[in-house]
Amino acid sequence: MSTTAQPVPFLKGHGTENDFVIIPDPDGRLDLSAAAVARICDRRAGVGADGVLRVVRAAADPAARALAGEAEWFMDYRNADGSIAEMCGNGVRVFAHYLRQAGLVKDGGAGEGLPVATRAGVRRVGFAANGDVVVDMGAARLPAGPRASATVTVGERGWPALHVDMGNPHAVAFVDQLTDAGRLFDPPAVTPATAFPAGVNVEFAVDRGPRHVALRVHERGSGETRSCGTGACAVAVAAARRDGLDPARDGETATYTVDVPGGRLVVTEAPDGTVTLTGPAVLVAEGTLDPALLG
Ligand SMILES: N[C@@H](CCC[C@H](N)C(=O)O)C(=O)O
Repeated sequence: MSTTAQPVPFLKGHGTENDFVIIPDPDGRLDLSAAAVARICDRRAGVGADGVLRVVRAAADPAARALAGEAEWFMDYRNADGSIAEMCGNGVRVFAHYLRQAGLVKDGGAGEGLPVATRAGVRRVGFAANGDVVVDMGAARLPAGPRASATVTVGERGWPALHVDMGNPHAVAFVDQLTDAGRLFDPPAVTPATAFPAGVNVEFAVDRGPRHVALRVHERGSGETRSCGTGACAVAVAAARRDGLDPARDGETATYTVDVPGGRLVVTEAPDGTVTLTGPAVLVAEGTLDPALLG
């Protein structure tokens, strides 16, 4: 791979205002450094976004080559600080919406769902008649033992938090009011640090009604964002367990509405463990990146 001196095309999109710069790089020619991602995501000197979605054929990227038989396209997701994350629930919906809009998928991605390779494995994405994008997020994992829970602290206040792994790590704390989390300019402290050796996304959740919750999130690598798809799934699963629901045991799907600062998502957890995330995906702009941003 080599850095190009040519302007690089991009698009801007979002899912419930979790916003992304989408960079089509089908043949994997772009050498996208962490510093370049941070410059692109800078909201004053760059395009501005919570993260970057590089669109590359799975066969053209060493990180996804092993999945090329299952999925043509790889979502190379990066956080705003340039760090790599395993999975992004809003990102994969925006990514699939882009592939469909750009005519890059056969039969418009219909059928059994459009497979998208991610660092957390292949995720299947479907398109609802009302325009929503639905993604099979796989099963949530709730680690047992000393990594099962943690304490989240902001300033003088602390809350118990449940560890929920959605391919990426989450600590879910139920609070009285979303404002209890303060301004969230800095990452909340999460202890013990050994529970999350690769860092963690922290969700603060409140109840809005029966099977209806709301959250704020501080994302690893991106700060406070207006939405987090994997975070919404983690909160729904944590709320279900707190409410005494376990679809695998009960044989019934649990459905939660999850309000985020940027909109509304719906999360289901089926008896076979499958977690499904439904919400909007929008493309809002396109242009070219100044080569100086890429470095
Ligand atoms: N906003 C995303 C999650 C992005 C990755 C996260 N910041 C991490 O580092 O794990 C979502 O919609 O899931």
